[in-house]
Amino acid sequence: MNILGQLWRRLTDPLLVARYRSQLGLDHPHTYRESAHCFRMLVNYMPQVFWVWSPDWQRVHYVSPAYESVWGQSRDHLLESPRAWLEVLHSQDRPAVAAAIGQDPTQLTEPLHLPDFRIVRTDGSIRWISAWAYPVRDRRGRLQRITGIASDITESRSTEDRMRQLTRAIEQSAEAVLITDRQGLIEYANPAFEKMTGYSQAELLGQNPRMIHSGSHDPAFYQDLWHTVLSGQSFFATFINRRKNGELYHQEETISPVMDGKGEITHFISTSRDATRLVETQERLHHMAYHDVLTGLPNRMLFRDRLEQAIVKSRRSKQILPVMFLDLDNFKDVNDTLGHAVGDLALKHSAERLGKLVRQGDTIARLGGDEFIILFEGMTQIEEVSARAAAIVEAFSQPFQVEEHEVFLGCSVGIAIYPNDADTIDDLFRAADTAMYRAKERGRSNYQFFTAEMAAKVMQRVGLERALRQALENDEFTIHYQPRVTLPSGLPTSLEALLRWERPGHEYMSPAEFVSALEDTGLIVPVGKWLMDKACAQVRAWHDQGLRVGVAVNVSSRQFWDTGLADNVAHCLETYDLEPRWLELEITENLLLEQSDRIMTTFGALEELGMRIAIDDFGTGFSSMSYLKRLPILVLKIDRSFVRDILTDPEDMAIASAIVSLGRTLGLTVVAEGVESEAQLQALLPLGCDEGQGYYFAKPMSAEVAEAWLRERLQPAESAKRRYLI
Ligand SMILES: Nc1nc2c(ncn2[C@@H]2O[C@H](COP(=O)(O)O[C@H]3[C@@H](O)[C@H](n4cnc5c(=O)[nH]c(N)nc54)O[C@@H]3COP(=O)(O)O)[C@@H](O)[C@H]2O)c(=O)[nH]1
Repeated sequence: MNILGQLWRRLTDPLLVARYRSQLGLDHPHTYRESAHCFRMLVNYMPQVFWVWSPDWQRVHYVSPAYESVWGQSRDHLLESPRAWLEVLHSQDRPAVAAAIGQDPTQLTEPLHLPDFRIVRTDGSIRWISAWAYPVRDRRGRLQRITGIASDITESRSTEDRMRQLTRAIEQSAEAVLITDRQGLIEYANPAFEKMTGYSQAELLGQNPRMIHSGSHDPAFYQDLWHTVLSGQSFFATFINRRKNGELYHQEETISPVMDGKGEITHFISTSRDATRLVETQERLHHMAYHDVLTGLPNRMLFRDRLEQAIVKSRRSKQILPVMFLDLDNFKDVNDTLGHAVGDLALKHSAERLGKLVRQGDTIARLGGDEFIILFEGMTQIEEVSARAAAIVEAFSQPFQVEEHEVFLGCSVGIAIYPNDADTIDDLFRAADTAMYRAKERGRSNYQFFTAEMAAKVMQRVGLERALRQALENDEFTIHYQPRVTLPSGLPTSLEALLRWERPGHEYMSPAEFVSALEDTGLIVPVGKWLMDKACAQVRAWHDQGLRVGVAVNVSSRQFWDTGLADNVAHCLETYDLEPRWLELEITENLLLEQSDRIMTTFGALEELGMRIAIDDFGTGFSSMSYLKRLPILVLKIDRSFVRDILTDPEDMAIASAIVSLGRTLGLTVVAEGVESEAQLQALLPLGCDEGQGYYFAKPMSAEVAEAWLRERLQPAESAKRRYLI
């Protein structure tokens, strides 16, 4: 019963009233008048509705003014229609209220609390009401009146509702919630917190969250936490805590202070979640990003990081910093002969052997393929470096036992020293790489230091790369075209587009020399794009003049890695309105060794376009032949090294013959490259070679010269018609 209820009960209990009246002298007419006045004032001004009913609820003797503001109806209306208060009850609440007031009122001994109900006021607003009814009896205990008090509890009820919702939300939240008092003692923990830590509410309440600390964080960490929250801010961190079962876990947590109305901190609330799996995934991803999957060694990225830090240290300590580039000598053979699985194991064994040859603190990384790089820190003498390199070369000259195979790998080592040979990361890489190539040239299985003479070569290379970068902008590239002819008719079918660089002030440089620089720098991608566009434009111009020939362009592996290659091909075909059969892409067999997903995706896209792909220099690569069935390859070009000695070397003749048979069997066009003489041609014809290319037919020519050459053969004057046929 609320306070007003108690008060009213006292005021209306006849025995009590009689006692108080006599004790207080209220029976005195003046005193009584005064107290009645006070009482009227009280009920007039109190926000609760006060009313007096006949015992059968049929008449309203009195209702206080608050009725009008709470019910939104006039008091007169209620006095005239005593059920008016009931008629506006919410339909869902009416039955319960009707049942409560429907009880026999004479039996009421205790105040009656009606079930809380809603009223719908004429303006449509809804209010929640809490109401009490009190029986008023005379001295003999007969029921005289029913008085009542009704309070508008809409506000408190919605606050309560909100509180209930909030409590439910926190209880059901997937986030762990913990509330402590200002001293840090736990006052509340939700089920998610119990689940995360393994402790029950009962075990947690009154304890300090220290009970889940694991000792993984130093005191400064907690000092920072307290400093932050006591200054009124939230503290966010990933804690390493310990569950009840002793297991460590990562808890991503935000701790915030809770303040009272005066801004005083009364509590702390922590919301958190178990981030163990997330942290593990992040750590795995981080490891993957910085390590080689096969060997577990650091990769190029991590090595560069370490080298960068080592350079900074070395600058201060004035110590030398040797970088050793190591390439396995026979890895390719192992891969080709014993297969990739054995090759992979051989790489793992190599990494392990290297690990035993360096000191703790040195960094070994795998750069890819069979290339490793080592950073030695804290060395002061060049002799130490030589000794280390000699030990590595010696160790790799010993065989590896890979499964049942005894594998001889050997290695060539190039060494560059910071700051003597180079002072930037890229230059150190380049210098060590150059020295390693010198070791290869010197017969493999040895080590070489970077030298001034090598430096000059590097400078030359750097100069070449710089010039190539400008060549495209300066329009210094041109294209020469070398025809391919049908055998034995000699009619041209297509022309190979060959890149030429007219470098001002320099002698002619073969693409064999500068294409590798274009590939290394990635410039081959824009240059290749330019060449394909020009070559297709040229073929379109020739077609428009009735010269129906195709064009073949060389595409290096770097271009295949570029995801834009197929789009570029499609764009050229569309722009110049060419069917795919007029454009052929020449690739080398070695590209097929790189069976990466990206390269295979490019093949797929080209196949969809209906592209013709030719294998250039066929017979010199080491790839498996199975790709001939799987990939859209339509042409095999016999490498010119087999054609060169076809007349004198029976093995070359046998290889050329075998390639032609293979092509025949698979329905491919076979082209003999490098045909220089009538005799070579006569040796090739009986093999059934489909086409030929070489100086014997024509050297590479400028577009204008090639055009005249084509016209003579494809649109000859009647008299000259058979002259060019073989
Ligand atoms: N990725 C790209 N590579 C290209 C591009 N343009 C050329 N190249 C490659 O450069 C290498 C050298 O090319 P080049 O100096 O143009 O030599 C070509 C012919 O001139 C030469 N050839 C042709 N017939 C004969 C012959 O009878 N005798 C003889 N000694 N040489 C001859 O062969 C080269 C064409 O060879 P291939 O490509 O293997 O069919 C060369 O590897 C080019 O591929 C380019 O744009 N991109």
